[in-house]
Amino acid sequence: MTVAVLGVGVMGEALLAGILQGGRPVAEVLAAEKRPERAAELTERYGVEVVGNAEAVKRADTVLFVVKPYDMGPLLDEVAASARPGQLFVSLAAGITTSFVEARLPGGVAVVRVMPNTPALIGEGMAAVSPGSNAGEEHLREAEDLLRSTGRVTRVPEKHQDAVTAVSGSGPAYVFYVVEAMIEAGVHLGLTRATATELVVQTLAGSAALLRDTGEHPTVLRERVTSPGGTTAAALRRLDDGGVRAAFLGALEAARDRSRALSSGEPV
Ligand SMILES: NC(=O)C1=CN([C@@H]2O[C@H](COP(=O)(O)OP(=O)(O)OC[C@H]3O[C@@H](n4cnc5c(N)ncnc54)[C@H](OP(=O)(O)O)[C@@H]3O)[C@@H](O)[C@H]2O)C=CC1
Ligand SMILES: O=C(O)[C@@H]1CCC=N1
Repeated sequence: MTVAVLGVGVMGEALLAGILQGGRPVAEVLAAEKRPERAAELTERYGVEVVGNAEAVKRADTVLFVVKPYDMGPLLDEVAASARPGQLFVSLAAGITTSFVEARLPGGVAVVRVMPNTPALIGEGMAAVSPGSNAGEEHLREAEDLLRSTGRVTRVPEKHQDAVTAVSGSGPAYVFYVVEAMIEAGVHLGLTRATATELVVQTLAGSAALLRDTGEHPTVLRERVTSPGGTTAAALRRLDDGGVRAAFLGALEAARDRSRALSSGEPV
């Protein structure tokens, strides 16, 4: 079973590394990249064979598409003649629907859509998979097995993929944004940047572990921090005054809408 990764940027490299660390022999993995210097770097780093897109598709049983949404149309047009019935094509491109992919391929190619996120780089990713019209249980399992080497995987109906993109696909960026804001606030209060960074990063890591390991609802965990008339209540009141909760709702709606718009495959 040969797997090919087409487009080895941020997400493609996370997947490639995860697949290899998950124990798949490097002889059963191919990569395709546009720039020769990037191809050489990947071979040196992972020992993986880097070939052209069409050759990768000819030789692979499963093909992972990890290029930008607007590169999907041209790439599918480039490789369609090399595709054959029985193959599995997995798209990780935000907004690109399984019907967009299926319409550009010969019949009999199974398509699965995935929304991953960047913690996949350290095996802590969250990915959601959805089947296209020709994809069966075996295709979903194959996609899930590949993604599981980079973290957790869940199944969602494809109509929810734009919401998934808004929540977990883009989600790490919102968390880093909050981290940046808290560090800046700590510096404003007189802490050194190094101390503020250490305090915030460990507070984030500890809180995330508490959420996951206890399985407690975030409201319960927040209430445990919030003493009556205390410091946390004073801070949370200011966040509510600032409309932070409503801003998150608006932000995720904007991400969902952008994901929907990307399905046209048009550049920005
Ligand atoms: N980054 C993220 O957090 C997430 C990204 N995604 C999705 O993953 C996909 C990739 O994103 P990301 O990894 O961030 O983007 P990158 O730009 O880092 O990676 C895309 C890679 O594809 C290469 N590429 C472009 N066109 C071709 C082609 N025709 N043939 C072969 N390789 C090609 C690019 O090469 P070059 O640089 O030379 O152009 C680049 O290395 C996107 O569709 C995105 O929506 C999904 C969830 C999260
Ligand atoms: O910002 C983006 O479009 C991609 C998809 C999800 C995360 N990054």
